[in-house]
Amino acid sequence: MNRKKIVILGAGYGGMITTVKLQKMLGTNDAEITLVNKHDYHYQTTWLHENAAGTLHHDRTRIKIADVVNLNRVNLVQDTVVAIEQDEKKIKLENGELTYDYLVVSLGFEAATFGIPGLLEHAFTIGNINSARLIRQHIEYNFARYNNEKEERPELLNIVVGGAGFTGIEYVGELVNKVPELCKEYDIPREKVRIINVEAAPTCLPGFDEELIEYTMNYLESKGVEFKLGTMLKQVSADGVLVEKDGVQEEIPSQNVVWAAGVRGNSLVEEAGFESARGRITVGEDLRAPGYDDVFIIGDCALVMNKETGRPYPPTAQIAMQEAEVTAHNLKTLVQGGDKLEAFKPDLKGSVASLGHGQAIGVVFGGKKLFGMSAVIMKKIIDNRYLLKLGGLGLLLKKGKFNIFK
Ligand SMILES: Cc1cc2nc3c(=O)[nH]c(=O)nc-3n(C[C@H](O)[C@H](O)[C@H](O)COP(=O)(O)OP(=O)(O)OC[C@H]3O[C@@H](n4cnc5c(N)ncnc54)[C@H](O)[C@@H]3O)c2cc1C
Repeated sequence: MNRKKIVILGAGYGGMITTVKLQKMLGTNDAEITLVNKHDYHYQTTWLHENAAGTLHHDRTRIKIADVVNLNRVNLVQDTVVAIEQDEKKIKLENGELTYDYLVVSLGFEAATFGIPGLLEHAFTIGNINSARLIRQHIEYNFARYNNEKEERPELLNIVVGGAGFTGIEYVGELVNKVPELCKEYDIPREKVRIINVEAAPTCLPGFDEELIEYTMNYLESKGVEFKLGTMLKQVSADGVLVEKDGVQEEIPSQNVVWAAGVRGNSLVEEAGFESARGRITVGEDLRAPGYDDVFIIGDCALVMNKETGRPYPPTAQIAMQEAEVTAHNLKTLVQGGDKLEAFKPDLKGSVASLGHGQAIGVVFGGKKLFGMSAVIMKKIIDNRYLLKLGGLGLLLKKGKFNIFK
């Protein structure tokens, strides 16, 4: 019996959906399925801004892989991928090596720092469970320090968020709920704390609907957020940031700098020698890497062009999951000896950004705008729908979001 070896790298949205689909679609005799991930849990990246603010405990965000993947059917290898050697069909891990017949690369994203001096060393990024926990604890520690210092030290209380795109705005939305709690906890007057959102584009949520942008800014400003739009982050140091608008520079003291302004594909993809732009590979219609019929690239490591706009689709969980479904289908075809592969066609259902407790905005169903509570409800539906898809009713009841005011 010649069972094909399918190896899936990364248990994010793309890797998890590929795995749970394949375990249902393929018989034991069809293929040996291996899932490799750094941890024994999957986390919902789309909730990490809440963990980073401290408005949601990280245990709500992580899901034990064994709770949704059938380990009698799938080999789970908890290890870190260090290299993909596609010419030898080999994966180098920190603690071993794997070979494959078919590979799925779903290793997600890394922060793009655009060469800004000091950013890598002094700013935090919301990238995984542990980096989110670090941000939460770091900010709380600085609040705890504040009243124990002899001198006034505003850098302990100023929070600078770089980027007012989706992630930056969602994080700032959580901070406006968390900061008053921290102030109460550590005897700090709320007016001493600044939440400053720096964005190079002339608006927040660049590319989004204007009415929704206005709603977002009005709401967040009413909660004390200072927007610095059309402003470039030039430098980050241990004690603050240097920003520039219209040629005028300003220093903002801060030991709480969170960079949420750019992502790129996992650098392992570049190092493997695939042709990529910022770690993202322009994949074929069937989601295979050009020139490699045995390698599928999905999620934030893949780049799919939108033929209508001539621009790539933005990397989202929504797209990663849809790509995973097509990949599972195509792998089934290949291991069963077929060659007619399905083409990936994104079915964009819209996007909804949360703005903290009881607030959100979004566009769904081909253009319907949502504000406030209707957007909050839609966001919960999207989050809960994913849990249902991944692990059925049991997972939904365990991890779902049902309180529309939190
Ligand atoms: C705060 C935030 C909010 C977001 N909100 C939304 C939203 O509302 N809607 C939306 O559609 N998208 C949203 N996104 C984008 C979305 O989260 C990503 O597009 C999505 O996570 C990509 O899925 P993926 O499967 O490619 O990778 P990921 O979900 O990032 O998973 C990658 C996996 O690979 C593992 N891994 C990485 N490197 C290694 C290694 N070397 N060895 C072993 N394992 C490794 C990681 O541990 C992880 O489990 C948001 C992103 C952020 C950061």
